[in-house]
Amino acid sequence: MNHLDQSRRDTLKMLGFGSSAGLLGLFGGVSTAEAREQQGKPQYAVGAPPVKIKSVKAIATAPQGSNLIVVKVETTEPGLYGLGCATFTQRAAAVIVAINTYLNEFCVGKDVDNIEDMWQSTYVSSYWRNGPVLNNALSGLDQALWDIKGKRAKMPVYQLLGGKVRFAIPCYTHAGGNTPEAAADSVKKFMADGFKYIRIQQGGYGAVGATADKPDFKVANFGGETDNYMNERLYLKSVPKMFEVVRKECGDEIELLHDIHERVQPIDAINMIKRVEEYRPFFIEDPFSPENMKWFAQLRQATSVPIAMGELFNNINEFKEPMVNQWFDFIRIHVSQIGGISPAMKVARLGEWFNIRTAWHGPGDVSPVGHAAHAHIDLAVWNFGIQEAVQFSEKTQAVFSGCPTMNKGYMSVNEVPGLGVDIDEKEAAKYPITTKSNWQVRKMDGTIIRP
Ligand SMILES: O=C(O)[C@@H](O)[C@H](O)[C@H](O)CO
Ligand SMILES: [Mg+2]
Repeated sequence: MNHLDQSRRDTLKMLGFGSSAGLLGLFGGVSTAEAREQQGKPQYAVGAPPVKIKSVKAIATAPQGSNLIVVKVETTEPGLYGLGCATFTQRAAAVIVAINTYLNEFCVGKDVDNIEDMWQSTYVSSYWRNGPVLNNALSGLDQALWDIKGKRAKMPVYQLLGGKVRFAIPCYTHAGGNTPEAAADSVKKFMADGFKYIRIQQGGYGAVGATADKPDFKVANFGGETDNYMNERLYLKSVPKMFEVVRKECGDEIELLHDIHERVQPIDAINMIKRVEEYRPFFIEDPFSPENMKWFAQLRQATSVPIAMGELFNNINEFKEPMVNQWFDFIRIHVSQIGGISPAMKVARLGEWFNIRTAWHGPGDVSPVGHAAHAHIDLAVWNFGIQEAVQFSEKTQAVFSGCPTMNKGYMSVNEVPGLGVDIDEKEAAKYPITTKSNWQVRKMDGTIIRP
């Protein structure tokens, strides 16, 4: 080795390239057999030894009635694990198989660090993809890897997403009753708790409960014993009336929301939304089922009532066209349904360009881990709109420690590293899930509605 080679070697060392003969070869230095062998091989920086995934498993529990599924990812570092929400309440047992059988085998031995790569590779690993079962399983993994990354970085996940853009998260809660007056009373109670945004439903979805009618199909013994039903004509009349009474009784300060739950004909939904315009709803949710997206063009011409949409979408690609066309104002996504925090961040950022705000789906069929995931995103994205939230029962809090908390309508997360929620597996086992969760709805004559 001559003098020039030595000084080149020293320079490379200084630059942190070690004394690789291969690198020297690439820089035109010594041409040894070893260097030739290494030429053409990618060079990479070697950091700390990777932490690997040891196991991926599902934990199922129903402390508040709804089936909840959480993924626990254990690692090769003793005591280090992550949790993620994988709740598809209606078909929970199928998600458990996807997690314990396929996801576990796919993930064991892989690096916990590369969340995006794990998301992309898991997403296509079954070749056929995009269904709610696999997406929920994938979400459990994705959220758990964010939880692990936060724990390793010793930071709450919102810090890893860019840090706070607000101090806490304004939430809406669910109010309602079988009459407009009962709905107004329920709103007043939540206003007294400090809520500034309240969703109102009369008799639940489709005003069922607001009528004593027994549907004709049941009298005729058509369909199943437990089939849900609604009277569309009654529903379409009841909503404007409910808004009128609640506005009159609760004043103009409170923001009111309503979920149509995709239950009526698109043209009827448009006419009903026009009728509630004068009561200034904060948003009307799911006017159409995802099969009826083209009706948005007509809806947007007919009314300027803000619209929230999307809880039945499975795939982030379904949001692209409606968002670039500004067909709705709020993104309703069941975060586990589309595959976790990573894809939810992409949709949220897309919304920033089009002034479309977030409103993650947060009812009782999301685990506290999932609610925490919403909260971390909500703290970090500029185009946050509103967060749907529930009260966690004492039983739920005994299963899940560190649940997000609510104060005067604002949700907060604790400031521990990761997502901040833990699970007591023994406590979770006290509340087994069920496989009876069927949501089909019929008209009075028995016709299936596509809710
Ligand atoms: O927006 C809502 O909170 C509802 O559409 C619920 O998501 C649905 O009943 C399933 O939990
Ligand atoms: Mg909804």
